[in-house]
Amino acid sequence: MRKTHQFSILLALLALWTVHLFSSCQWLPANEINYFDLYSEAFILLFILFLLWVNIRVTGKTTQTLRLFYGLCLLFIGHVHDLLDEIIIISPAYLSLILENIASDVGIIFITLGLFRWSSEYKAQVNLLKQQKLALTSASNTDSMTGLYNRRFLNSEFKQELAQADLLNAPHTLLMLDLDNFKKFNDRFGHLQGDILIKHAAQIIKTAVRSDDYAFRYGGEEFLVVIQGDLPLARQVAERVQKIYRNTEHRLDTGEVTEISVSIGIMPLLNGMEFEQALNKADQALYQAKKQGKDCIVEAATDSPSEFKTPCVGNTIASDDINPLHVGKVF
Ligand SMILES: Nc1nc2c(ncn2[C@@H]2O[C@H](COP(=O)(O)OP(=O)(O)OP(=O)(O)O)[C@@H](O)[C@H]2O)c(=O)[nH]1
Repeated sequence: MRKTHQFSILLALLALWTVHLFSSCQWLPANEINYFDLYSEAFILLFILFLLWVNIRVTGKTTQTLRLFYGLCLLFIGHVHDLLDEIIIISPAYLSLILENIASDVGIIFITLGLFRWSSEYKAQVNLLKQQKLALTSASNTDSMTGLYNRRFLNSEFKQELAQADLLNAPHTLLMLDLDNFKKFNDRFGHLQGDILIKHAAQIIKTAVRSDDYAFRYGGEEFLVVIQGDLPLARQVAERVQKIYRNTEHRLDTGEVTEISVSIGIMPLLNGMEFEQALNKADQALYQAKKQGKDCIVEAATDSPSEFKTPCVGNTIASDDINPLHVGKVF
């Protein structure tokens, strides 16, 4: 029903009710007045008036608030009638009863409908807000280019989560990964191709780790992976990343296939060790991997601060002088 129609019906009822009241009322003798009912009706009326006042003050009127408004007006009419019933004789009685009941019943129907629709809309809005909040949280925690977790998430929620996790029962290990000679790649093929290569590497890291491990884009072409597992498992993960990375062709727009490699430093998160400390050691291990010729994995020694347990194993590029950037043509 359109709003103008609803309003016209309400006005018509109001007019009918007023005419009916003024044309047929007679005062009741004082001893026939039921004061208890009178007070109770007066209280209900005040309450309805209060609800009307609240309704009028609601900003941003919608169909639902208007429904409530009409419903409250009708209820008000019905109850005024009820109140007057206590002090005057309204005749004919059947008309009075009908008017009183119609006004109250239609009013309650309007209010129920309004509240029902209002609560459905409210529920839908709450669900939408929850979804938006989830989307915003996820957007603020992830790196827009790669879809991996970002540094903001690492430094805030992740460190808290890790601090709460029982490290004694669940060992964690850090892997720091860095693409080799990326600057040369950028200089040769341009930043756009560099971005594509970063995405390619991120995709490989995602494939190589389990869903409950954490993979971050730590800096430009630098990644951090935190796995739930010990050093041997971390080495397996690192070797898997390198293997997939080597075996996954990265083709440029020009048709060339790049063979840019990745170096990895590993450090277990020892019990009682600060995350930053472990991060520094993983970074030192990565530095060693670079120093030892790149394209390799180095584990940081957990006992002495400056030693590194493993020499480079997967080193395929001897030094920076020997064409560090392998680029082959696709046939
Ligand atoms: N395309 C692109 N390049 C970036 C991005 N972030 C950082 N870089 C570039 O990455 C390069 C990193 O250079 P370096 O830190 O010298 O690292 P590298 O050339 O890989 O040298 P090694 O790590 O020793 O192998 C710099 O030229 C940065 O400008 C990015 O989001 N996109």
